[in-house]
Amino acid sequence: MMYKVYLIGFMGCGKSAIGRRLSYLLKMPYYDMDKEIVKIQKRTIPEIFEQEGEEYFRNVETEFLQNFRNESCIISTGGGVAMNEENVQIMRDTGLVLYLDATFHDIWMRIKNDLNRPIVQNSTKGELEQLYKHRKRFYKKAKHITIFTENRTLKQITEYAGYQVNRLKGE
Ligand SMILES: Nc1ncnc2c1ncn2[C@@H]1O[C@H](COP(=O)(O)OP(=O)(O)OP(=O)(O)O)[C@@H](O)[C@H]1O
Ligand SMILES: O=C(O)C1=C[C@@H](O)[C@@H](O)[C@H](O)C1
Ligand SMILES: [Mg+2]
Repeated sequence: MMYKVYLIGFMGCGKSAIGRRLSYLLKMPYYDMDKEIVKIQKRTIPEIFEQEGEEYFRNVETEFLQNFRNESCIISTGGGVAMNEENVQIMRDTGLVLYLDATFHDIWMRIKNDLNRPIVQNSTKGELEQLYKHRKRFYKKAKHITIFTENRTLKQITEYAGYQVNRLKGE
């Protein structure tokens, strides 16, 4: 049976870091949506935002989810993917949605100096915290399972995610 595992959550919550490790643990292929989109578009995410605007990028994300290969795999999504109802529908119809819940404090420490996230580049800390609060309810609504990450190592989070995938697959 085809079964995808989607990791959702705010920028810096650990989707890519956990996705990679979970792939190794479960021996399933792994794809990072942001990286796949960069490959397809042949330009970086800041370039796509700059040259085409955010709305264009959001459409590319939805097309990616609609068309991505039909195989069991782990996908770390972009931080904005769960804001769109159609995206959520596709994810829930084709697999298991895991929300990595991190505190804004942890997130800020991880993302504040990252040049590859246009939304961070173009916002103040206060604006990002507002966005974090706004998005939280969308992640909660989209997810099957919430994984709390505060004070947990990447290894602990990966093992818990693996346990949930094994428990829920085939349901
Ligand atoms: N629980 C954790 N403990 C220690 N480091 C962590 C933890 N979670 C994430 N990190 C680190 O924080 C950084 C950001 O994580 P990551 O790139 O996986 O976030 P992301 O959710 O993929 O963000 P984006 O949506 O912007 O792609 C990475 O260097 C990662 O190793
Ligand atoms: O939270 C967001 O809206 C984004 C998160 C990143 O993963 C990228 O998809 C992009 O920088 C937008
Ligand atoms: Mg990522």
